[in-house]
Amino acid sequence: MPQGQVLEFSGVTKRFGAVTAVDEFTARVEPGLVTGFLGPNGAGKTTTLRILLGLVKATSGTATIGGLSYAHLRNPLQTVGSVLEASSFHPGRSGAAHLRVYAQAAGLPDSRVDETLGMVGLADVGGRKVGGYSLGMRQRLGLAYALLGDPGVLVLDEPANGLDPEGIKWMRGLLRELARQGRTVLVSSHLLAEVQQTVDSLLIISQGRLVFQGRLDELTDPTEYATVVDASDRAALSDALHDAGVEFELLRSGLVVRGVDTGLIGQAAAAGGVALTLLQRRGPALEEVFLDLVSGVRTHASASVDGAEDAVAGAEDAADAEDAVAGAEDAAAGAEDAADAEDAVDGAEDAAAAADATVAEAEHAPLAEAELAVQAVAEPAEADAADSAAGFVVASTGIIDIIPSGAEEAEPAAAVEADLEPDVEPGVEPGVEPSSVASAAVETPIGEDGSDVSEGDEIEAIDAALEQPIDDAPPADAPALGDDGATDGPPESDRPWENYVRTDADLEADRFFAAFDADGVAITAPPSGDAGSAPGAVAPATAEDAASAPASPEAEEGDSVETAFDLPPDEPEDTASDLPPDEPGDTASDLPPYEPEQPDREADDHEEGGLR
Ligand SMILES: Nc1ncnc2c1ncn2[C@@H]1O[C@H](COP(=O)(O)OP(=O)(O)OP(=O)(O)O)[C@@H](O)[C@H]1O
Repeated sequence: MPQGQVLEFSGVTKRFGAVTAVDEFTARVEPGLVTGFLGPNGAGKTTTLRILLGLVKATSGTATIGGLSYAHLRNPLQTVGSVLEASSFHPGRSGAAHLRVYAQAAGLPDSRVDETLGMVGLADVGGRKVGGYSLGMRQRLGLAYALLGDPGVLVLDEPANGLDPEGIKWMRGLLRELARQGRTVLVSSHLLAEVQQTVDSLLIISQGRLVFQGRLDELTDPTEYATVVDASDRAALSDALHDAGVEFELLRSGLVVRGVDTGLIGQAAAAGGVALTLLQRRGPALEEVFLDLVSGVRTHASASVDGAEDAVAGAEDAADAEDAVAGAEDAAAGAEDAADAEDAVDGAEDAAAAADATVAEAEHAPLAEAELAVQAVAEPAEADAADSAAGFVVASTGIIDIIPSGAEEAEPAAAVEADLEPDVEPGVEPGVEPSSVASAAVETPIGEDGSDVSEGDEIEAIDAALEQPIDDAPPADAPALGDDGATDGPPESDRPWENYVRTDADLEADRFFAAFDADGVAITAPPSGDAGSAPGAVAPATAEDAASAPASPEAEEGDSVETAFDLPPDEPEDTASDLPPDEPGDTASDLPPYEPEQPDREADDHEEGGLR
């Protein structure tokens, strides 16, 4: 069984120009637990996770997995599995082809593709193009990718997005089971209610800063609770509480006790032989506390430096306690285990039911897919990482990180990043939006039976697009740029994507996929100058080559040459109205029963058009 690893964030700060996305973030995540990573939209969760996964370079601070930065992991895909964005898959390739690419890149056997597809309930739709998947199905595919290398660490960014209630229940069971096996499970969400039933411990982030870390039950102060207790014989209950030295107020709803553990009140009543009609703990709802914390109305000691150290110690204790659960320390812990086991059983049953359902579906449903717009984004000429001795590391769902092999690349990039004004990077054509950087929308007609008219044509078209000259002219609707390349207007607009700093991971994802055909078979050598230069590099000649490849210390933290792009306004190239009418295969009944939602075509097109 793969071992979980401790994840450690130490003073992590990330600035994107004027925006501080992560601010001195220090926290520790223990194996054997499900840790929720909570914060409102824009709090910095994804950026923090991307830093952990080597996809974004921290401005300062460190993030490690088992004491190593991602760039130093020997076998990244077998150490940490991640799902960052369900939308990062190439719409024109099948789910299985995606996984095959990653399996090849990591030197994993092809059999893992079918195994993981089966684990997430996509066994019978693995051959379908991802463009025809619902959001929930893509979420499952992301999870299959994360599990591909059977890693000890799972980092999942909002994995419940797009899942229906049954899918969420299934996901909870899976996460609990993975933690029970001793793996480290870090799962982000912006909703406390979504993770409340799953997590053992919590990290809460707001405006880039840690505002809480600890167990769920530590979120509220016990003194804030009141217990309402009542019995048909109130006089006897009053006597019992008096005898136990418990003070109370008599209200119409019952006897109200403050600052005393609810269990002790029950014990006092039992000791006095009183049969209770009510024993209820009342206090601020967890969601209320969460909202107070993220809005700054409330602070928690665990977020101060000293408090953070205590919380780390607490998290370690929690992990130890988990290990010792078999020894049944107390009844409550035992009961929790039982509940977890039940969850896991539920999850397994769900998965089995789902597998049956997908078999049935495959038997009766014709394969139907809407027209796909396949975008091939060529690399900006001056940011051509292939010219440098660079390796590619499969880092997350559909995202390939580039790790330059030498300090020559790393140093200038870091220096430039530090010196530049907001969001201006070398090699960037100001105002050139990403899809206009030699991009081409290639329409892939789908045959009546749902098959591609020509997948070869599609690949050729992608290649042709890659050879097109870079269009220097900014699109008419691109936001105006100042001399420094920064957008005019306030940096903190309500359209944050306009200030999006495109990381080289974004660019390399497109380049990487262009090297494989629709079945995930390499059609050209992956665009790596030195495939063996980094651990986990794509297609090392042998597993030994990969294992012996030294990590480049200079390559640590991604060395990203982030590229400032101003994305175009919301104008997806394809809207739902541009698509042909849905064919029968796109109906909800075509999806597995645990995925009943209709695929959100318009949203998909937005995502695939590069909007975030
Ligand atoms: N590449 C980038 N370029 C510019 N700003 C960015 C970039 N990535 C993130 N940001 C900004 O950093 C802040 C934190 O964003 P992040 O995506 O990490 O938050 P989040 O907590 O994951 O939000 P959500 O729950 O909405 O996904 C936001 O203000 C966002 O606009």
